Amino acid sequence: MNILEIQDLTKKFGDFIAVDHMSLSVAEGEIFGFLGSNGAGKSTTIHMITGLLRKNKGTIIVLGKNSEKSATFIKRNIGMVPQELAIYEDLTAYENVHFFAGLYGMRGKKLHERTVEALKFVGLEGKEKIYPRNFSGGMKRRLNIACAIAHRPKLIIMDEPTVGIDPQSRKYILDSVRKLNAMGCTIIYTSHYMEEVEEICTRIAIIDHGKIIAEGTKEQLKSLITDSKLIVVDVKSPEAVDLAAIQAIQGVSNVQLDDQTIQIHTELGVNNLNHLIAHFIQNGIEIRSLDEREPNLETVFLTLTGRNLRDA
Ligand SMILES: Nc1ncnc2c1ncn2[C@@H]1O[C@H](COP(=O)(O)OP(=O)(O)OP(=O)(O)O)[C@@H](O)[C@H]1O
Repeated sequence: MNILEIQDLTKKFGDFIAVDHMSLSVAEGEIFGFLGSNGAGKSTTIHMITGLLRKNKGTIIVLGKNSEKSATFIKRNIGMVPQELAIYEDLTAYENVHFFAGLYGMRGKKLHERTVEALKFVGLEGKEKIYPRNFSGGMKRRLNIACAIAHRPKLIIMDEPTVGIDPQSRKYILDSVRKLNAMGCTIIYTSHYMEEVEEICTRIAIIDHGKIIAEGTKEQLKSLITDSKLIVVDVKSPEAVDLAAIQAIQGVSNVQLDDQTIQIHTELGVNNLNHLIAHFIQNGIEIRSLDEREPNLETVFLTLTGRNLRDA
């Protein structure tokens, strides 16, 4: 069964098209990744799914129900972990989770049990009476997650849950996503960190300028660029690099300079390494290192858009 089906979804802010005729489906049991740079349209899409934003066009079906006809049902069955922390600083950790689970319709003993269970799940047992202002950034994020899962939703949507947190909390959150999934939750996970999307997601949609430009398992996405390889060159004097001249070398399909690192996409089967090296020597550019990279989601994004995921 599909937990989510989106058809032709469009959202405009004035003349600006933030989500552009997007269609996708997420099957039950998936950890589905939305990968895209800042401003790609991930949050806008999510806010339409959860009913926070009105769409201009298209259809959204969540758990078999149409978003226009069954808004309340959908809200109750989704757990939303928003990008901005949505916790109350003047409520304790317990009170926060209790409050949100109550909003989802839990009452009495069940509400208490689920609150305790959710706090335990995110590793905050023993911290029930503490106010979040005394928490680290990572603990606040984990509390944010507990607030979204206590009512045991079938679909959990996480919007960049690991931005700006320490590696230990990040690992904790990624492990929690896997555990929730193993317990039967379907997860939609948005991020602009390709490493974590690659690590945990069963399927990924790469979103750019409000459109899905590629979709599939990470293996399928990587197979899109098997006809190219990436050569990464670290140089001492990047100011002397002439990108247009490198681009003109036979087989080079794309070239990017990022600080002291040049990323050169080159067609497979064209042996232009000697030409590239000769170019650097002739222009007096010292090569610090030269490395041929396996395709990853970053290189897929770069190949499809001509831009880096981080600074797109
Ligand atoms: N209320 C709004 N009014 C006008 N423009 C908006 C509004 N909300 C979002 N946008 C614009 O729509 C585009 C998509 O934004 P969105 O927040 O969905 O991107 P995102 O992929 O989630 O990135 P981020 O990780 O930065 O949130 C951006 O260009 C943003 O500036």
